[in-house]
Amino acid sequence: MQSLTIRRPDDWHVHLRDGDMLRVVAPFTARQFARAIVMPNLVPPITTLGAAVDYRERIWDAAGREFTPLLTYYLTDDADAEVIDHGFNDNVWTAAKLYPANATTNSAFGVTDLRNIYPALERMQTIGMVLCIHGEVTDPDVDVFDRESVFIDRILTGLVRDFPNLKIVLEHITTAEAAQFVRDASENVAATITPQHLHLNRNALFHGGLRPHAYCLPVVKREKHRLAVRAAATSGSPKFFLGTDSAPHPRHAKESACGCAGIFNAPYALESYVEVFEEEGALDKLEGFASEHGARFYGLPLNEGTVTLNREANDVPDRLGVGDIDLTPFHAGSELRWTFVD
Ligand SMILES: NC(=O)N[C@@H](CC(=O)O)C(=O)O
Ligand SMILES: [Zn+2]
Ligand SMILES: [Zn+2]
Repeated sequence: MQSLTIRRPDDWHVHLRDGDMLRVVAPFTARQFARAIVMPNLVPPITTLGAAVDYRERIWDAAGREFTPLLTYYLTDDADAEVIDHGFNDNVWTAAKLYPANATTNSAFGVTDLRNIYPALERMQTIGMVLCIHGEVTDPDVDVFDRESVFIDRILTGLVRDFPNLKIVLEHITTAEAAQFVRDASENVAATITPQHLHLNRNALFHGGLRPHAYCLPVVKREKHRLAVRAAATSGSPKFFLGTDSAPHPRHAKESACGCAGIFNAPYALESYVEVFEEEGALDKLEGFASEHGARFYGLPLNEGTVTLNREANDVPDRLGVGDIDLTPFHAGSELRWTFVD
């Protein structure tokens, strides 16, 4: 196949940041995706209607009005069911995001005990609003490579039992256990999958030396997990869909004694996914994963229009950025087999 045309896709998990960074990164997402679920882990986090409406304006200024940002409410211990309900009804936010406190970048205001947000979750279940979860425990006694599977055992299993009708997206899954859990759960439970967790196993973190640009959370896992996540993504199951988790950090913050977690994959996101689907002999499954399953799960219409990828070599630069914003994209310095055309 020399060319692949699919329905215009959406990104169900992205970090667009704010300020100068937003202006640099948002156009990359808007170029490939019609809509995106935009994560609320700004400083301070998005927890009010006013902050969300203002942020949406700044995204439109950066990305253009053709692009549809779907905002998320940041759940804290003080999460307010009335505010959540109000913002959902007014189409200010589409989902709420659960960060266990201190699990990842800008999650210090996250939830310390799930019981604190049970009233909020009750309301979300009633109104049909999606809960997006960063699924890792933060217990320092748990090995960093086990934090997702332990989260499933200790937290998610009980949550799904207590809220059987709540729509839940387990974000950026990285393990065989997560893929299995989502497959076996009710139709109310789905997962997003990033390009990096399809391409990398944990050897990539140490390939010839320490590789900060391969570091994200949840951290990449053993090869057997990568293969399980690949199988889930390319299976055609409507429970698995595209969420890049593109998470830009300035180069100096990545290449540091204490480097930030996050991979900036937005500029070559579709090129990165299509390569995986081709390798798995599943090019026919890409459209469902990228453009249909997520919209159906969220109860939103499918996009009109298409995008095309050509099977032409595509050199990824070492650096991207404008002015002071210096970024290293995923696949930096390597050649991808496909090129996004429009
Ligand atoms: N994925 C990451 O490694 N980082 C994300 C946060 C997140 O999605 O956990 C970020 O905001 O930088
Ligand atoms: Zn996360
Ligand atoms: Zn993320």
